[in-house]
Amino acid sequence: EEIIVRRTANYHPTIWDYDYVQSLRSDYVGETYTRRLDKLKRDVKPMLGKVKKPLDQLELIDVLQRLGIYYHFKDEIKRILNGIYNQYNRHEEWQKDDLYATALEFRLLRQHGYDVPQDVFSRFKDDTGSFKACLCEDMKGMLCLYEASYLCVQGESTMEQARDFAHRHLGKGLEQNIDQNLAIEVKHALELPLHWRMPRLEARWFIDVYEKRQDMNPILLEFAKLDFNMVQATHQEDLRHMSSWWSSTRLGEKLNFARDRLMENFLWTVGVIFEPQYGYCRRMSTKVNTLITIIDDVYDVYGTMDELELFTDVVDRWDINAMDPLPEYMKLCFLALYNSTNEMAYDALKEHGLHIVSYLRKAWSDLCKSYLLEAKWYYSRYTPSLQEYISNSWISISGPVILVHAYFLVANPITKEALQSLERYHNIIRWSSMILRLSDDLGTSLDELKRGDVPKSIQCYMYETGASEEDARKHTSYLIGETWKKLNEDGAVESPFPETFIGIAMNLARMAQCMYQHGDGHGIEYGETEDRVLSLLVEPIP
Ligand SMILES: CC1(C)[C@@H]2CC[C@@]1(C)[C@@H](OP(=O)([O-])OP(=O)([O-])[O-])C2
Ligand SMILES: [Mg+2]
Ligand SMILES: [Mg+2]
Ligand SMILES: [Mg+2]
Repeated sequence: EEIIVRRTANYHPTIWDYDYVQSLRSDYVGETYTRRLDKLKRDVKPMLGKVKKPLDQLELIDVLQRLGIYYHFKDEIKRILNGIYNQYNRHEEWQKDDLYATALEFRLLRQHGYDVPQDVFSRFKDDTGSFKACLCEDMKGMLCLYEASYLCVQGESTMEQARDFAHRHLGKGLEQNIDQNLAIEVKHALELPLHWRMPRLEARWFIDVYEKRQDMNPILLEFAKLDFNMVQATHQEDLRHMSSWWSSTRLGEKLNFARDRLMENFLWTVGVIFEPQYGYCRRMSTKVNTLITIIDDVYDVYGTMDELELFTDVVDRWDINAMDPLPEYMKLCFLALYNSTNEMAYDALKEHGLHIVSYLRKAWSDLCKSYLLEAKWYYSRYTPSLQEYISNSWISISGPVILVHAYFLVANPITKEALQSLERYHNIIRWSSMILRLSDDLGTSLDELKRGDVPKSIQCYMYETGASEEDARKHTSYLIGETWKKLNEDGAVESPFPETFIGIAMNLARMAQCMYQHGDGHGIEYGETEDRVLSLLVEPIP
């Protein structure tokens, strides 16, 4: 009888027990609050019509976005930005020599898909082509230039110059005694630029910052706090539902070698799409993330090569009659995957008359094949080149599975050209998945290598170039920045996907950088992730 030695990952049991999750309740439900919110919304809406000066319009839009309440006013915001863009080529007096105004306009227009040129910043350079040194007196403008520089696409040297120039002077500015509130915002930006931040966490943080601003508008502040707390109540309801589902599968108990991370798998979905009306998407995406998490551990930690070959084949055939040869734990995995996926496909058929099983099963089959290749590399002690590793691992990080499902969970109507772009994994999916992969490797590869796993991007780069681990990590971070330029580019051009889906793809990349900002925020639940769960999902804003 062959002795099977299985690795263990020593994942700690979840710190969020079932009864605690089920006990989560919010006061911010019911008519009283809905009526109050509608009243405040009616007070805020005319503000958008009243501001006439472009800079005031841009500042109001920026505040609404950072407070997390822009989604109530999407049409008004689009109309205003359209108007500003149409004036764009007439060099208006209002932003001529004002770095802050020019950078704010550039960032907001680029963010909303308008192709404004980088050479709008040329007027801030001296005759040697460097940014004028006197600009560093204007810390507010410098901060705005820094944030704007992250909306760049490939080959924009002025934007790279702007980012480095602003980064240098913002760092120096922190050593001087600049305004305290501005210093807080500068530190926040230098830690992670706004364009890369997870929207919900940014809203929670900015509401506190906004409250301290001299020009704070009390109506906007009350609206933002109430909306945050009511959205939190919706998220708690989604979470309670998925916690019951997860408990009913008993997979956490039966596959105890795998990560039991329902809370984090739900947190990912809040990062990807927080608006209250997308509860079904969050709930189904939580199922998808949870199934990915345990199947990833089947391939990374527990399965033998023979078992993994079998499982990959059964998923590819998508046939419950092929299950018999699977070991017990894989039968559980496959049938849970099969039933959950077919149930989502049934919902799509019932609600939209769409037959999507083939798209979902292809995504899962591609994922398992990419897992199997990594297992082969691990068992044969093979270290691929960085390029060879990435060509497989942008799929094995599960980005395409997450995004293909998300498309069907939000897109309405679903179009033929979008289906074709899904099937061949459109660049939007590839770049978002690559940022997810590179961020995940930065956060998880140390522990993965300790317990035994395929060499990750850092190790592949070290092996290929002889670089130190520190340089390899810097290179990985550099690649994240370069991939964001591609994502900015493909996210802004005409694509077969609806805006909501583009936002989801970008937010998946942002959520990855958030989850791994301080290490393995998915595997290790205490510390930053615990604080984030409490501030987003448990504690209402007072
Ligand atoms: C949701 C996920 C991004 C996906 C499942 C759990 C993750 C956090 C990650 O887990 P990890 O083990 O780090 O993935 P990999 O490195 O084994 O591909 C892969
Ligand atoms: Mg893994
Ligand atoms: Mg893996
Ligand atoms: Mg990993």
